[in-house]
Amino acid sequence: MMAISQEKLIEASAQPFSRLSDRQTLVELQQVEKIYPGGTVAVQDANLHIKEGEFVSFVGPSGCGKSTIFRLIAGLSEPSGGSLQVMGGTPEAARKSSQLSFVFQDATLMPWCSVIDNVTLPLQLRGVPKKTQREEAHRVLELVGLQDYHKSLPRQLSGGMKMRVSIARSLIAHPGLLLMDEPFGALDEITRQTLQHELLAIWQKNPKMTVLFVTHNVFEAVFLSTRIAVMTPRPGKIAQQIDVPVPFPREEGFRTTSAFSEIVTRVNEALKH
Ligand SMILES: Nc1ncnc2c1ncn2[C@@H]1O[C@H](COP(=O)(O)OP(=O)(O)OP(=O)(O)O)[C@@H](O)[C@H]1O
Repeated sequence: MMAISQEKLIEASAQPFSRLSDRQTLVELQQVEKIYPGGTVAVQDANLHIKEGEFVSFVGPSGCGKSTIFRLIAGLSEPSGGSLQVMGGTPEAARKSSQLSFVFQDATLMPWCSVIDNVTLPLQLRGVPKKTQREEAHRVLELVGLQDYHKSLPRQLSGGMKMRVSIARSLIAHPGLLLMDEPFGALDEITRQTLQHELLAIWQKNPKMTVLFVTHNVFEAVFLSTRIAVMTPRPGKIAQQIDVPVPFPREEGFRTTSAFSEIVTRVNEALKH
């Protein structure tokens, strides 16, 4: 594997953000708080401004409120305090307009349906004509390299392939905001790294698409993100936000550079607070 030279990193260090300059704020959280019935303060005083086109990862120990923040941004749960705006309106409005989609750790496919029927589900629910459904399905299946598997059933696929189907389904309605909650957590390391590259390639092809990504894995967060929100528990807080000013495309060699280890160390330090 070839390492990216330090000079190349320094020279290009402003590039990931050229994609982001002059972009509108897509997600805005101001002093957001979530207290569950029973009194658990899952999220406290969360402030976050995410621009169109960013790739922001959320890292933190179990129970620090990562999924809760995602549920709030997706309009699946109401905040107890503070304000949230997604795409200029309420999170619920963004979800209902299909501009926002979700990928979970479990691929959540319908086992009795073929790959293509699983992928077209969001369009079936919206009554999109069948011909358009099929065209869009072939587009997204090609993006994830599964064009030859459209007739397969989920049980005929590996874990990595199921996750690709889930990603294809999330992309079919051209979402502006993709929320991914530990999507690669159940996969082996090699498959995980392959999917990281594939996800970055898809994101780079869609300069306006914003990805929010939950992971326990600091290495994964540094490899993928333009910015990392480090969360700490009891109560759940966004303790620090750390930029990853390294250009895209990020090659495999990025993982072995000193820039990579320095950012990993910064994130690990922030997690201790
Ligand atoms: N529906 C709920 N009702 C009551 N408490 C909840 C509910 N959902 C989450 N919690 C609590 O809120 C806190 C934050 O949970 P959350 O699932 O957001 O954390 P997380 O960082 O995503 O954890 P993990 O990494 O394990 O998925 C935890 O203490 C959890 O027990």
